Amino acid sequence: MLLGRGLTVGVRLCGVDLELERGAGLGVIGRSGSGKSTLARALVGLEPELAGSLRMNGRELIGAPRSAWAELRARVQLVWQDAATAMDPHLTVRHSIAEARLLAGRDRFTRDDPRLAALLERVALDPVLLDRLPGALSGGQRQRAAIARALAAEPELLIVDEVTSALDRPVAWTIVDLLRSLRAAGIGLMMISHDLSFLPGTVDRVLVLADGRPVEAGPVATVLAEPRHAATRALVDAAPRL
Ligand SMILES: Nc1ncnc2c1ncn2[C@@H]1O[C@H](COP(=O)(O)OP(=O)(O)OP(=O)(O)O)[C@@H](O)[C@H]1O
Repeated sequence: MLLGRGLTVGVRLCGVDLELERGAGLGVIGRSGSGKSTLARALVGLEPELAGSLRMNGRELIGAPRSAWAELRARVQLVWQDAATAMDPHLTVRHSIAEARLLAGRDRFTRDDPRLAALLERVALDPVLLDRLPGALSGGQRQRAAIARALAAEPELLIVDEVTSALDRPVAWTIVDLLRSLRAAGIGLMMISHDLSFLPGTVDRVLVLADGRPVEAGPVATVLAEPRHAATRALVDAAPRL
């Protein structure tokens, strides 16, 4: 049904347009309160007032019929900052995955569906964890489960909001490696991260926000090596050097 069609999602927030093309990898950085999560939420339709305009493949969704929104929900998935609250604490991982498929209008996985096994393998999540509640998982497992839930919708763009911030660095790197493998498989990625070291090799471009507005954008290596805006310089200066 959707095969062969490209994906462009765009949002206008505070009069500034952001366009993400299919397969793109964009890092979003900015100090706390700069509007990163709001931008992510706007792109999945959760901030219609602030967004001003939300387009998919050039079509305006704000004010559009439900069917257009259903398509956005299937194609763009957001993984929240805190996996503990991102997943319903009362639903097992299996149920969360089933719910995500239902909401995205995808068919059900059967109990022994090979696609479910493939999904778990993709995120390196042990199948024994399928029937556990999120609260019974470690932080890293919970993030993998949250990513599996998002991938169950078969999105073309995954937006991840600080998915590594609650994890210690070795575990965080395993999640970054997972995100890199998803990108290599053609899934677009928008990655919000306060840890700048995760961005090179994971995304191509970076957008810097300050006070809810984009202030700088460019190739990740250039922006991090030669920051032009004071807000970017402050972030780069504050990053630990290895
Ligand atoms: N473009 C905007 N216009 C108006 N208000 C905005 C805009 N962007 C963000 N805000 C508001 O600013 C506040 C902080 O934004 P947000 O949580 O998105 O920041 P953040 O960069 O994700 O912060 P943190 O890193 O702490 O999670 C929110 O109350 C949000 O509604």
